[in-house]
Amino acid sequence: MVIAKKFILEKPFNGAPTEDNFKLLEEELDELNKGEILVEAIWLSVDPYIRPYSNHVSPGTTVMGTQIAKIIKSNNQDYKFGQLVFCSTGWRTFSIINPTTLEKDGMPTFYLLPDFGNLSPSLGLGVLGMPGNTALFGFLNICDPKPGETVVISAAAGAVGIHVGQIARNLGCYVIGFAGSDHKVKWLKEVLKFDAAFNYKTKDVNAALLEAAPHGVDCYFDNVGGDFSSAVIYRMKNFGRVSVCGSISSYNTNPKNLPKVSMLQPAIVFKQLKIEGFIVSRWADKWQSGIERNLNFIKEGKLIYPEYIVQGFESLPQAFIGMLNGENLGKALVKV
Ligand SMILES: NC(=O)C1=CN([C@@H]2O[C@H](COP(=O)(O)OP(=O)(O)OC[C@H]3O[C@@H](n4cnc5c(N)ncnc54)[C@H](OP(=O)(O)O)[C@@H]3O)[C@@H](O)[C@H]2O)C=CC1
Ligand SMILES: CCCCCCCCC/C=C/C=O
Repeated sequence: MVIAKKFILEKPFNGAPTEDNFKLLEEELDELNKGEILVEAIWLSVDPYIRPYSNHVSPGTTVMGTQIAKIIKSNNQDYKFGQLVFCSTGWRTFSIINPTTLEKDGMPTFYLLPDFGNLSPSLGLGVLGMPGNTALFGFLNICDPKPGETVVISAAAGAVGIHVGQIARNLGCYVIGFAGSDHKVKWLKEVLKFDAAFNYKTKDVNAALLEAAPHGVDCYFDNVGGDFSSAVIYRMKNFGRVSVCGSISSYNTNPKNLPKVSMLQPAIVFKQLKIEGFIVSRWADKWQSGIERNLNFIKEGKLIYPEYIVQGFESLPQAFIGMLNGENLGKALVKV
């Protein structure tokens, strides 16, 4: 008999998540039916999307999320004991999956983990998974950066931001990052060799850009939204491109009561800007090739991928809350 631990959403989020929003339960799992496999979580991902997407989830539901898990029992000839999988089974230790009946459209929710060689399988939740594909496709396809161009990245010391910054550096762009602590700013400059980096909590964004990009910004990879992003957009050059990846500054706010920000139309019209939002599932058909490209960048020494690891399944709420508060430098993960 297998007993799974799982976190449910005990009560809806109202503002910033707290530990009271979550409840840890145990659940006895059934025997496997034909075609099913039993997997045991090894690594779980805590991602910003969990906060806004959970606005539409009923209390009592297992908290959404992805994990790297090991097949520990299989009633499906295509899947063997010991293989590692990526799956979207939520915050739980053991899960039963029938790979053949899963939805095939949209965001990939289950696959055998590709061979990462001697790299950690945890990378399948970060640089070699959804955040990695977000950075790769979302930056290159929407910002269309050229060597020598000036690129600004917000939440630049997080999973996606670190990756976008390195792609931009490798292309020969002039890279400016914004992050929420002096430690992160120092790291972006000293380790990633960003041309400039600022702590958005202590430095006015307009002043920072006048200093670091006096001639304006060509590409903005926007992870945060809000007035911060309006300020960047007013510093764009003519024909600048903005990839709107996230809006984390608004995730803890009730969607019916979002903050008012400076209107953008004058900048968009007179600077002839392109501003495009995206959800990474739009590149679902290129998922595995994105992973391969990012793996090659790592092998070529062109991409580093720090991880911020919190130990223990029971720490998931704390890790999630910490990530939203900016405790992580790199991909935020929980190791069971
Ligand atoms: N469109 C898509 O398909 C996808 C979008 N995303 C989005 O990309 C963004 C980054 O995600 P990811 O790399 O996984 O997460 P990160 O690893 O960047 O972690 C989130 C970071 O956001 C920063 N942050 C939190 N609150 C604020 C705020 N109010 N203003 C500015 N920064 C804030 C914190 O860093 P700091 O210390 O700098 O404040 C924190 O570390 C998110 O907006 C996410 O929703 C991610 C994946 C797919
Ligand atoms: C339960 C798994 C669902 C996976 C959803 C992933 C959403 C990624 C898009 C993110 C948007 C903003 O962060």
